[in-house]
Amino acid sequence: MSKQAFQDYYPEELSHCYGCGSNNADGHQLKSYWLDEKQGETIARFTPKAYHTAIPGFVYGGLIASLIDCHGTGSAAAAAYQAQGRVIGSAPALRFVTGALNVNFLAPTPMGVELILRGKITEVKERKVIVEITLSADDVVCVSGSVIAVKMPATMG
Ligand SMILES: CCCCCCCC/C=C\CCCCCCCC(=O)SCCNC(=O)CCNC(=O)[C@H](O)C(C)(C)COP(=O)(O)OP(=O)(O)OC[C@H]1O[C@@H](n2cnc3c(N)ncnc32)[C@H](O)[C@@H]1OP(=O)(O)O
Repeated sequence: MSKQAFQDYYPEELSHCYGCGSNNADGHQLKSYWLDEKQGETIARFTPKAYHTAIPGFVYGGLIASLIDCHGTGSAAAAAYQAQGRVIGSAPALRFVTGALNVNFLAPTPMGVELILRGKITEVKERKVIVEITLSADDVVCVSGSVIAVKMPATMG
């Protein structure tokens, strides 16, 4: 697993995302990495705080959706660089936003444990990347989801 997160390559002016921006002190600051680059597998970890509660003892689904969102878009950017055989973060930047986000809550997600997000790149096209994601707690898959990440439009950045 590489030490530098995908999000560490985001330029300063685009690092304000609530889910993964390192310049957003009130955000989640999610960090995503290759787990197995050859297999197109990525990983992120996140431990919810007490204020991320839904029902006492269980994690709020909106937080989970946010984590899946940002693990998906970060993984998509990394996959796009990989597909072009380019060094991650090199110019011109490949920037992706969420086109579609699907989240399936399969089992209640418990508070008090580290959540593991595993991504699998399933499609890479010039303007679109699809990432399938699972979120587990204590080795139980509680949530599955997918992100269709699309090249960021010029109007956004
Ligand atoms: C690793 C190192 C990286 C280094 C550098 C990277 C810099 C990082 C920069 C930045 C990071 C920022 C932090 C991450 C962001 C966090 C996630 C968010 O919260 S983002 C906010 C929420 N999302 C929006 O507000 C989007 C709003 N929507 C739009 O702007 C457009 O609708 C957009 C761009 C999503 C689509 O625009 P179109 O329709 O013009 O796209 P067309 O080019 O025609 O489509 C390309 C392909 O995508 C599919 N597509 C487009 N929209 C789709 C959708 N909604 N659902 C399914 N597929 C969709 C199309 O069918 C097409 O697929 P076919 O090539 O035909 O297979």
